[in-house]
Amino acid sequence: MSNNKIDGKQIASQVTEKVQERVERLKEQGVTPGLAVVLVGNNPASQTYVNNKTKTCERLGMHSVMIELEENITEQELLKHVETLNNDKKIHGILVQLPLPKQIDEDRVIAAISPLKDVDGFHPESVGKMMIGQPTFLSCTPFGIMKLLEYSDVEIAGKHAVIIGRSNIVGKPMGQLLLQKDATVTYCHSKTKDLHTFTKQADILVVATGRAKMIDASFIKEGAVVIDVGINRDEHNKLCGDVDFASAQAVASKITPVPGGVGPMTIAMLMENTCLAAENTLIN
Ligand SMILES: Nc1nc(=O)c2c([nH]1)NC[C@@H]1CN(c3ccc(C(=O)N[C@@H](CCC(=O)O)C(=O)O)cc3)C=[N+]21
Repeated sequence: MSNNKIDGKQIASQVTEKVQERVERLKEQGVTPGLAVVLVGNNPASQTYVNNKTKTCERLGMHSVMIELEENITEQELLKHVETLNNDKKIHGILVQLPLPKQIDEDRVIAAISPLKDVDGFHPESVGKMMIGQPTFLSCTPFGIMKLLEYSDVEIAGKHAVIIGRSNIVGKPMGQLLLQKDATVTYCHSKTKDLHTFTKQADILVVATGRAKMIDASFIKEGAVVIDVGINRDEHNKLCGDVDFASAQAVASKITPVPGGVGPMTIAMLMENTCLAAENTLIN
């Protein structure tokens, strides 16, 4: 199979085109959706993602501000910045780039973001609403993967979805969103024994292990849909996923590449969430 690659970049641009129309309608009503991205320290990888986010904002006609803070900032100072953004009428969405330096309690910072501006969908209120199927901001990566599956005509109901990874920002919400679409969901993780037994049963396999090229064809059932959430650098310092693409592509019916798969969708959903946050200010 050669044309079984899911083009995340292509689908992301279809999503952002729709967002752009919504931005125009909002502007007609005097509201320009605004996103604030807070970046602590100077992790070069983080810087790239953050630049991508602000560039996309500008392209869609949205307002964006980037707040860059010193690596050694105190938690209290960071919380003050969050509070200022919570009260800023021009800002509809707040994203504090994770991970944060050790001296800062991430949970406390996430909880300090107004749930009305929680475009990452990481606030406990957003997570709780997502769990019980109430409308809320959905975590951008799992939300983006649901869109990828939808645009790629992947059937979910009754399928066995296996997720490798149980982080709060990817694995756990991913399972919930798939469950809401009537998948049978299995979570695997670093302590799972005999991982192959589970992955070989997957109709949809979502890989978020954080280990470069860990999942090859031997883990994959013939015809499975494979979604690679990983972002790693290989031995040549080239971007690669948690899936060994060349190996997996031969058995998968559909598969996302890295780059050009899940990453661009994450950004597209962040734009959609920011747009939604701005629309909500007109309704309430
Ligand atoms: N509060 C918070 N929210 C996040 O959403 C968040 C975060 N913290 N911390 C870091 C991760 C990572 N992340 C990515 C987003 C886009 C790409 C992306 O666009 N990737 C491109 C390639 C980019 C490149 O060339 O480096 C692609 O896969 O094609 C990657 C990674 C969001 N994250």
